[in-house]
Amino acid sequence: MKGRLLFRLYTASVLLGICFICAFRVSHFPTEGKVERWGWIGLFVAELWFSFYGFLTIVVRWNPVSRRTFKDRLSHRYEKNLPGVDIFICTADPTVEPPSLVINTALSLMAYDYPAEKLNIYLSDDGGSELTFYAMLEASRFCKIWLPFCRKFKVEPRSPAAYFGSAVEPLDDPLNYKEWLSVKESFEDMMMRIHTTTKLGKISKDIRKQHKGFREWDVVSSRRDHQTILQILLDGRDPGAVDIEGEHLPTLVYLAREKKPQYHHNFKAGAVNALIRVSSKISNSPIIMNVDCDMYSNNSECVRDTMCFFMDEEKGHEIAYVQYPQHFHNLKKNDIYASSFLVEQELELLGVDGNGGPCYLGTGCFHRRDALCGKKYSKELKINWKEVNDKTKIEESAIALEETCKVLASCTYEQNKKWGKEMGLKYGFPVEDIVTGLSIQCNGWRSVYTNPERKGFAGLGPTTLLQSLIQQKRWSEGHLQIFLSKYCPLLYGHKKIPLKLRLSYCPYNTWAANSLPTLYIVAVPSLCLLRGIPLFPKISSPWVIPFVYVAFAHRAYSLGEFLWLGGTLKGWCNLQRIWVFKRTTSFLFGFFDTILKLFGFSEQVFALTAKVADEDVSERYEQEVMEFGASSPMFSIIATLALLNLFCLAGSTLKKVIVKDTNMVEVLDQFGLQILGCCLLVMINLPIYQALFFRRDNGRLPPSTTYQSMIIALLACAIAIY
Ligand SMILES: O=c1ccn([C@@H]2O[C@H](COP(=O)(O)OP(=O)(O)O[C@H]3O[C@H](CO)[C@@H](O)[C@H](O)[C@H]3O)[C@@H](O)[C@H]2O)c(=O)[nH]1
Ligand SMILES: [Mn+2]
Repeated sequence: MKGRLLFRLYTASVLLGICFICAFRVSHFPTEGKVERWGWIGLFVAELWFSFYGFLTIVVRWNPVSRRTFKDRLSHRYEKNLPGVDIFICTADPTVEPPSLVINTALSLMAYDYPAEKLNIYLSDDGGSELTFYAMLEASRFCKIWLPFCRKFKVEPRSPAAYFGSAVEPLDDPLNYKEWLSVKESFEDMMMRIHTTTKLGKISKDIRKQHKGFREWDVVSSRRDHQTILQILLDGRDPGAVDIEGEHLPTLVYLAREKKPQYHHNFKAGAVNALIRVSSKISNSPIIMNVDCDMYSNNSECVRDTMCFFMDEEKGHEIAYVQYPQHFHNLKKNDIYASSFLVEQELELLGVDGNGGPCYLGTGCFHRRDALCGKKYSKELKINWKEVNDKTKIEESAIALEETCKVLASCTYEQNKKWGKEMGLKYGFPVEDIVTGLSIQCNGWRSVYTNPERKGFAGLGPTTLLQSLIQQKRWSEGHLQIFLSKYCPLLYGHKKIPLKLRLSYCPYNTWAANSLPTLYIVAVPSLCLLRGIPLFPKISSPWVIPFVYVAFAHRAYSLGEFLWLGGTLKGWCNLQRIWVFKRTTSFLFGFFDTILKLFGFSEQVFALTAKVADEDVSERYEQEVMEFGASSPMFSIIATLALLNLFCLAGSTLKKVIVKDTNMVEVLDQFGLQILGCCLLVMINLPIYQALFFRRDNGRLPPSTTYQSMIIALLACAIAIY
């Protein structure tokens, strides 16, 4: 409560400061010089944009809510009537997303603390790889010892790789220890077999004989051209599908939807939609959960937690989806690439929830099947949980289902149907999740964000600079596309969702638009410093106060917030650096690609985020050394801007020293803020100078980038001077 009051006071004071800044900009407009005038106008526009953007981020922070569940009450009332859950895992490439990673995710989900006969796990393999299929076959066997083991030892997290990677051996009880060790050994044996086949790149004859499914690959010509492959590896209805203790097993299904070069497959959205249809025939659970293949379940009670929302007697029937944060387990404490999205996950999404419901983040989300399939909210859709399990009984045998469902995952099935438009995940946007969530909300449904103490899911965030920038480009581009399409939250949500929720989408939707003002702010004031054009009030003038106050208060608030949410000081500094980098590269490219796409010049692609890295790359990440390694247009921009600021700072100092009759005090008075800004930028860019000139390892910036950026930066400085 106190925090909220303080926040509102801070907001009001900054607003006042901004008013003064505007007054200064208008009243001190330069009367002479074309360059001076345009420099001034540009800066004013950038400042106005950032003020507006700041307003949006305040809307997002205005009213955060956090939620708590009471699982014991749920079990007490509804244990017998818990609904089935269909869990979707998406994978797309066996090299970027190794099969061993995928099955650890699958195993963690199969081991949820939830009646196993009500869990159905589906894997969509857009890589159409028999290596992944083989790994799934191994998982379908290993789960028979893994699930009882999880129950007995109360394992957490239930991804075997994550668990054995950090667990302490239960040495106190010799009998238990023996059992523990034997499960660990079988797990390691299995991983070994999977690694060997993956490395080999093909399946041996012996393994081939183990399952009829491998025969499907006899006719597969490539991953872009093959028939539907659907295999039910475990059928939960089958009385024989039990673990070593005789307990039920969940259903486990492998699907590689049909691919033909002449049909667009719509990336992950297409994959999920195929799964929605196929699962409707096999298990048809009223609740659907989906995760990316790297996001294992980190909290075995998540499904129960979620049901507390869906089965709530008062409000449950209004809820379309329950979103968990995207937590990454591979990031270091200081998070040099700011991949963790700490503030977004721990604060902003709580605020969006308070404003009407969080966005759908594409992974770690539970959906009501009806809502995901495009149904509009109505009281009639209220589920009677006491009946739901009898209604969803399916009689067909597994073999028959495998045949009859194939057509649902074919390339032509969606022709002349509403899939991708009004049903399922939406097509055509690189952030299919956001636009889908928005349209569900606009159909009258509510959504909730829940962030239990023990994180629900844990995945892999990017651990190189380029990976992170490319991911950000896809996101910023996707968001801007939504903003410029008919789904623009401001218009599309009119009269459907509250204004504050529509506004809450905007800071993300307009990420890409930040690129131009940021580019201006990091380049122009420094160049003007070199040329001798003042853009800010004198240090001795009272007008300097609002500038200093707004800049200082804004950053101090941001730092305070970051530390309060559990970040480190170094982590915050890294965030500031990445903030500049991504706005001047990812967002810039995202911006222009969106414009090009608007005019039909550019095609949609989906660059997968790498989930494995070379050893020396990982080592540098551990040591918090920034990774470049290759040349990229993004790196060229970063290096050029870094050098530009260095040259401007050096050049203007030199100018003052050479021209003897300048009064140092007067110069500092006139240009104080510009010099300060330039110094800050140079400090932010220290790792860049290091990578350009001092490093010798493979992760440094290549010499070609060094030369290129030097020439451009020098040229810009020369133009500024003359
Ligand atoms: O043709 C495709 C491409 C991707 N995927 C899957 O999509 C998921 C996300 O891909 P990833 O490379 O990990 O991208 P991220 O940037 O980490 O993904 C984030 O951003 C995406 C939207 O851009 C969301 O869909 C994701 O849920 C969200 O985690 C992965 O499981 C992929 O296997 C497919 O199934 N088919
Ligand atoms: Mn990912």
